[in-house]
Amino acid sequence: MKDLLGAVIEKNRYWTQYGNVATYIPELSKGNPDVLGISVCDMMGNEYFAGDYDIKFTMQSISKIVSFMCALIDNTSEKLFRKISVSPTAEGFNSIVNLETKNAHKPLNPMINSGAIATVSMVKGITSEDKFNRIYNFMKEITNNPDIKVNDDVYHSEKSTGDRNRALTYYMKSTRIIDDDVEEILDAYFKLCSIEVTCKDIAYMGAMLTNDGMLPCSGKRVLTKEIAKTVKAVMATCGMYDASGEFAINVGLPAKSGVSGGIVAVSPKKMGIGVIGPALDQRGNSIGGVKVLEDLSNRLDLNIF
Ligand SMILES: NC(=O)CC[C@H](N)C(=O)O
Repeated sequence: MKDLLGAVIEKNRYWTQYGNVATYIPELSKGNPDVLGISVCDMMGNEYFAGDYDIKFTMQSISKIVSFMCALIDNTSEKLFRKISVSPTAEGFNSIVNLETKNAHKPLNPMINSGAIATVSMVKGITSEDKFNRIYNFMKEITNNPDIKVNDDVYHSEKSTGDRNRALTYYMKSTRIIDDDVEEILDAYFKLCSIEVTCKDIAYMGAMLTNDGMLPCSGKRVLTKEIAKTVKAVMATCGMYDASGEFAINVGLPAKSGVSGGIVAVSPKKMGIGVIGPALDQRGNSIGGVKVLEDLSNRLDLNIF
């Protein structure tokens, strides 16, 4: 497996030159576009890696699946889906127009910014800080890494430039999708996006989903099978934003990307996969990371469709 991963990284590294690092969060523009790495964790907890697998990056939108898990644990799905839909989007991850025109002002799904901010607001906790801590602690458990921390530079960079997210959140407050104080709930959201991980951490999280909600190695159940199924279904249909359809054809795995270039993918009953490649395509997905997943999926016949 290690040799295979090495070959996949080397074969696809040239793709990184065709993408660009995100710049709308100024701190992310410091990312190295040449980086490409992968880590795989199987259901027994065995790990394999290649390339720049030990580079740290911020979770960004990958945190959205963790917030979604917590919101599903803390609420009945009926209650949650009264506020947030699970419809795929044809717009970008920070689209404003969908909120006003679609689904009675509900965010389209929990994998885009509006839906994720509403998801954080549905997590148990009196204050936004409680909600952040609840999700952060769960994240530590499902990455098997108690040392993951907020990258303060990225957090401050997001907070000082996140006016589009403010616009989305004020709109959702006006339509009673959220009741929280706007700045406070955004603070929790920005911090969650700024938690630093490696491919290894997200591959472990993917392996937990592969394992239907049980941690690899210990077998401890952290999600019901039903919740794990819901999370994977929403990842498969919405996790790569408006590129989810193409990704389903070319890779065929439930996955979630983030704008710092990470992607977590789940190969049912086989493995969790974490990739990093900060150079992004037009839709905000890692250009090299998607190619690596496509190549791996082809070589190991992982496409679930
Ligand atoms: N696509 C992403 O990763 C977006 C997350 C980013 N923190 C934002 O809110 O814009």
